[in-house]
Amino acid sequence: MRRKIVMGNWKLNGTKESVEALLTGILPAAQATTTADVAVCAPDIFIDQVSRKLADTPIAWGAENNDVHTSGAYTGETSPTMLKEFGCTYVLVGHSERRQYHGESDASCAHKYALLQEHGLIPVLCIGETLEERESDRTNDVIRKQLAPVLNDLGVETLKNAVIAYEPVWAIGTGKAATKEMAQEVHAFIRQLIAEKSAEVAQGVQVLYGGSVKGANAVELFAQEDIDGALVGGAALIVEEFDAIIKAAG
Ligand SMILES: O=C[C@H](O)COP(=O)(O)O
Repeated sequence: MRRKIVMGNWKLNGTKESVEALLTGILPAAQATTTADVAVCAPDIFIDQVSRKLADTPIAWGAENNDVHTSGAYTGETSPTMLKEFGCTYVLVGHSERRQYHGESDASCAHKYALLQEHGLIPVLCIGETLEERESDRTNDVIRKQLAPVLNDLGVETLKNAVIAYEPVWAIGTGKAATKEMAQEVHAFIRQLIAEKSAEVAQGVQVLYGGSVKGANAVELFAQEDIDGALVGGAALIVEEFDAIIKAAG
């Protein structure tokens, strides 16, 4: 039985005041759940605040990105070792916004993924097709290609210390979530690809769904056999919504 994960991705949002209010607001639900892990991925500028606020709470925190170097002349970057020092658990890798606006490739994502694991952090590998790719029936090809560097080069065993987030690009921030059937179909395909290498790893890996998850659709998404939680954007910024999503996870 895989535990669910409800993970927020704040993206480029927040103020010191809103971070304080949000974390205070979601804490009771995070403390109450026995079947889900709760986490928030924050912009780097809030990491010190978040790590202090969440110390001795069941809420884990993550970063939204990391550099591929651990130190050096790389202005503006944050390294896995810095994140680790502050108590980071998860780091998003290859979110579609990073792929779109920062030119991240499947290969560079795999590089980051490997480096994070080397430093004891858990990569959350984000994959998913665009609308054009779905409409031209290429969803499975895209998923296979995005997973290939991890499955074929780094090795299936690395997925024992990683999380996958399936986020169809067309569902992100649009209010049009994938239906539970559409999401389940892709999640099952992801698990099947992994099972071709290792049935044991495929059974254990947590695959989150992301894309317009809200309190109102979380229950039906979480009821699907291969959906192990959610990576939540907009609704993760609203206490009532994120609270409802945590409760939907059990
Ligand atoms: O990482 C989160 C996703 O991009 C989903 O964002 P959204 O919930 O605002 O659609």
